[in-house]
Amino acid sequence: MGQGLSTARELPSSLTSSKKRSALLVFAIVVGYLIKQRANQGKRKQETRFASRGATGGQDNIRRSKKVGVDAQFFAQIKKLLPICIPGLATRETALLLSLALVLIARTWLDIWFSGFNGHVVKAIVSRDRKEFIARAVIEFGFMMWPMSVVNNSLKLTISALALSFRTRLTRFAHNQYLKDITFYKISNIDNRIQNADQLLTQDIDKFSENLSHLYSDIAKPIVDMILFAYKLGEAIGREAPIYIIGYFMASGAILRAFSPPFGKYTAVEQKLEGDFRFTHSRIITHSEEIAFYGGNERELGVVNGSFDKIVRHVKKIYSLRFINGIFDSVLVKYCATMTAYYLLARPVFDTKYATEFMGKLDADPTKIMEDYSRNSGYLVNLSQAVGRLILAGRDLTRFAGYTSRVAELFDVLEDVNNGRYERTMVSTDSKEANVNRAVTPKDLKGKVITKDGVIIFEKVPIVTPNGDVLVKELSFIVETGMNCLISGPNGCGKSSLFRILGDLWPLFDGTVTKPPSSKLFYVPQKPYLALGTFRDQIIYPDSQVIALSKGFDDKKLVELLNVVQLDYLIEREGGWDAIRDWADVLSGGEKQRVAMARLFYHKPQFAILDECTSAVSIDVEVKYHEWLLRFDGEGGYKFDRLEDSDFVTPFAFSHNKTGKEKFLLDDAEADTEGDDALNNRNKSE
Ligand SMILES: Nc1ncnc2c1ncn2[C@@H]1O[C@H](COP(=O)(O)OP(=O)(O)OP(=O)(O)O)[C@@H](O)[C@H]1O
Repeated sequence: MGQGLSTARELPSSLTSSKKRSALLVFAIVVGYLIKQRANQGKRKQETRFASRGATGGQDNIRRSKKVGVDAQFFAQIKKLLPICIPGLATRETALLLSLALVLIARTWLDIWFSGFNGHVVKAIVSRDRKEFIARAVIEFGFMMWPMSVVNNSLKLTISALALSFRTRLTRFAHNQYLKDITFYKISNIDNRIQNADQLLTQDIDKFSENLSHLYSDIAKPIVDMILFAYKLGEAIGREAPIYIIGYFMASGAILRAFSPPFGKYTAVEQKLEGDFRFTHSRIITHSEEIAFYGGNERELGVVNGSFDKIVRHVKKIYSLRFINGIFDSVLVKYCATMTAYYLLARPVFDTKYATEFMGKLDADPTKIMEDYSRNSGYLVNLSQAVGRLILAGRDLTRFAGYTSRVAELFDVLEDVNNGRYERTMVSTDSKEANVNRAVTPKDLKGKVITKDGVIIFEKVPIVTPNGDVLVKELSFIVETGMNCLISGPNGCGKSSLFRILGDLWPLFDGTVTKPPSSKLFYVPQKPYLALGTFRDQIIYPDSQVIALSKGFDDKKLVELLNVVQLDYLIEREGGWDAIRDWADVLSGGEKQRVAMARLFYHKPQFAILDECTSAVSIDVEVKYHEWLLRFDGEGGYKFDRLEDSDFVTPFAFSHNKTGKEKFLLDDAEADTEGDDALNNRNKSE
């Protein structure tokens, strides 16, 4: 093996020994294989990212026609979001970013070491140098595998920790804004820029954080790698070699991009179809009882199968396109790239013109060629991996721009709504014109609110829906202490809307509303809200147990409230005050309304707004307790009068709770009388 080769030209003849030839072939195959691996890795990575986007991401893409890309708007959005993710220099996030930079440098250093190391091992094998082989493959590698494992796993850990930190910052920030006052209500009912705040708050923030944490390593590391390995490779096989290989990847990438079918769009359609399919199933679960009563299984079978067939047809189309595209992709990116790599690596060996200091100065030793060839293959593989990662990072950046735009929009809308500004499609006053998207700013809200105890006064208040539909032009009435008032009118005339304005849920466009502070008004809806938590939490909602105790409501006192609404049996049935259940499922419709009544008694508000909260109560019973009637005619007119025995439609009520003697309406007349008596007894005992 010690036989020297003086020139490169002599090399082919000197490599006639089959051993040497097969050794070179092995390494050529290794290069080809590694390049193929890179291409596969790239593809897998892309596919997993598509998959991890999940059904909702795709659905969302379809819904929004707005074009999102890496443009000035993207950078402006990033500029807004970054300070939330990294609020300062002395933060955990800065420390993590610095650690990540260090780990990335260590990783590159290890890659360079490994390429050289591989060359040494190859040389030891080809020259049958057992001592050298053991020194390299066992001792050196045995020592270096520890830092390699630590660095590789540190990289994963740091990126995950960074993603979690970003997510924590963004989620906390968004939660604070979203649950400030009644922003959560306004976002879904008043402003119509965001359709799915839940998905934005959970998945999109998560995906944005994950992508942001990867972006740094996905861009910075390949750039560093590209420069370093291009330099090393240039040194080894000629300066133009790395330019050729980078140029090749760029050109083939551009060709593929230009001719590939729009797989991104197809994936989005697929996710939308998957989402629709899932929805057909979740509807069956939600409405299982109704479907079973109607015997609607055959009909539902048609619906679920129809939805599934759409997925199958679409996916079949994608598979055939992928097959054809895959052939071109393999030829261009994998095999032609491998051929280019063979040529560039072997060029200094066969042609002295291209010989370099490290390759081609063939002063004899073929084992040296093996060593150099192996090391250079390592450089080339690293270089092509870096280029591949950069190309993928470019594609990821477009996807990242999508997440950025969604998260930025969420934050913009949260900020706007918190500042009293909202946007939505407005009903056009001109019937010929289409409805338009319009922003409503605090300047448009000319209404005035005066806080005063013991009275509710509406003075020339228009009842206007958030999209500008005027239900009543000017509403004026007074409900004072002791006046029980019933509100009636046809469906959709604005009865609940009046309460929404009274409760500050809807904007006050004009007029003056005088009312007690909102803590002294209590709204009891038809479908009472049942909170997550214990049975006690349902009665004292939204107070906590500590607050309830501070108000003098221990469990004994709460039992008294349950007695009033005849629900005391629930304590035993459900396993005590601390039992945690899915209360919306566990309680019957009537029990839920009684729980809401108990809640009303617990809060003892100045005014109670009962919005069909006793849907089973006969109208006769309600009439007994209300002396005033506010009646809407459904065409913008209304009448506010003492209640005669006149006809009315849906009962709503204001009730006043100053004396504690007014009647709260229960499920049936009997229950009402008993409940009322019990309440009066309670008041007496107080
Ligand atoms: N968030 C909203 N944005 C726009 N319009 C709304 C909104 N909520 C309700 N509306 C509209 O306002 C009108 C009045 O609704 P409201 O709920 O006040 O009716 P209602 O008188 O209580 O009817 P019902 O007796 O059927 O409960 C309806 O036409 C409804 O479609």
